Amino acid sequence: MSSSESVQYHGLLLPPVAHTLESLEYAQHFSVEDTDVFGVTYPKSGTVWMQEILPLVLNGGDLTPIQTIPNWDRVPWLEETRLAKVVDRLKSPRALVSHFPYYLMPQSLHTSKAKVIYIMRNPKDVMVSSYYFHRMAGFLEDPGTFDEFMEKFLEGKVLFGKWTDHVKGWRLAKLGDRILYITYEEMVKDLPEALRHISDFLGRNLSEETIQKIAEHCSFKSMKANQMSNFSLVPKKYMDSEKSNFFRKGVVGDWKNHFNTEQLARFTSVIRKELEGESFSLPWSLD
Ligand SMILES: Nc1ncnc2c1ncn2[C@@H]1O[C@H](COP(=O)(O)OS(=O)(=O)O)[C@@H](OP(=O)(O)O)[C@H]1O
Repeated sequence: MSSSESVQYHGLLLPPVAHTLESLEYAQHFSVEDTDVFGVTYPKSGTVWMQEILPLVLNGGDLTPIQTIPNWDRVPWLEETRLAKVVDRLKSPRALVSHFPYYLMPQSLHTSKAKVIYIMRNPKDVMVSSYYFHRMAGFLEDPGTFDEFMEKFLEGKVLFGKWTDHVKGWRLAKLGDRILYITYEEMVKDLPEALRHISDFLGRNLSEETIQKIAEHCSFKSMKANQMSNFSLVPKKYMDSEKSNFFRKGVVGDWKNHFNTEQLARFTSVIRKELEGESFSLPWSLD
């Protein structure tokens, strides 16, 4: 397999590194504990941000593990090879992240009391972020032109499939009050408020001082400078920050700098059509 050839699993394209048939089977049979918390996203929607936030909310703002353990070991991806290596070191309550669609989540999630936070981001900003990620990640194929990448994105010929399928699956998930829906945009607008929301959902009663401390540590600026979160420990051949930084802009609406009128019209009409008749509405206008 060449380094940019994606792995295929249940019809989905997955990254060619850190994902193997073994790790994917391991994920599907993972034994979920009642106290587990999953941060789930379609890629480029705020996953690494949630990796930073979850342990701090769960442990009452103790920065110690955050300063010594890289994010991928601290809050591992459910579907990645790393999980099997670090699982015994994870302390309860465990925090994990995943890009899995709902239908691939382990069966034990459904019988447990574990909680899920699903983070959504405006798909236009998701696509822009993903476009730059494909340019900097040596293990991914070149995205081509913005137009070409947009077609692939809309057809779902990208990692983890169609954005609309991912969102539909998770928005219609039958997890009752065990799932919290939050948006990247809410987090950018008022991180302390989003943290209060997350902390209430997880049954934590954090002081205002702790909320402010977590917000400061999880700001774009702090995370971009933090070696345990900013992927600077990853060899350049995998992630080349000279081509584009993983912590690229961290803003809402960068799509306006990338989409022309025709692209916007096409993108909006495809996404709108695919979500037609669904029982949920999107938190942002697609226009
Ligand atoms: N703290 C904070 N504040 C604001 N924005 C943040 C933060 N942390 C990560 N990000 C931005 O999230 C984008 C990366 O998304 P993911 O972490 O989901 O990427 S991945 O799927 O795990 O590769 C990527 O977005 P873009 O800047 O638009 O490319 C990151 O910059």
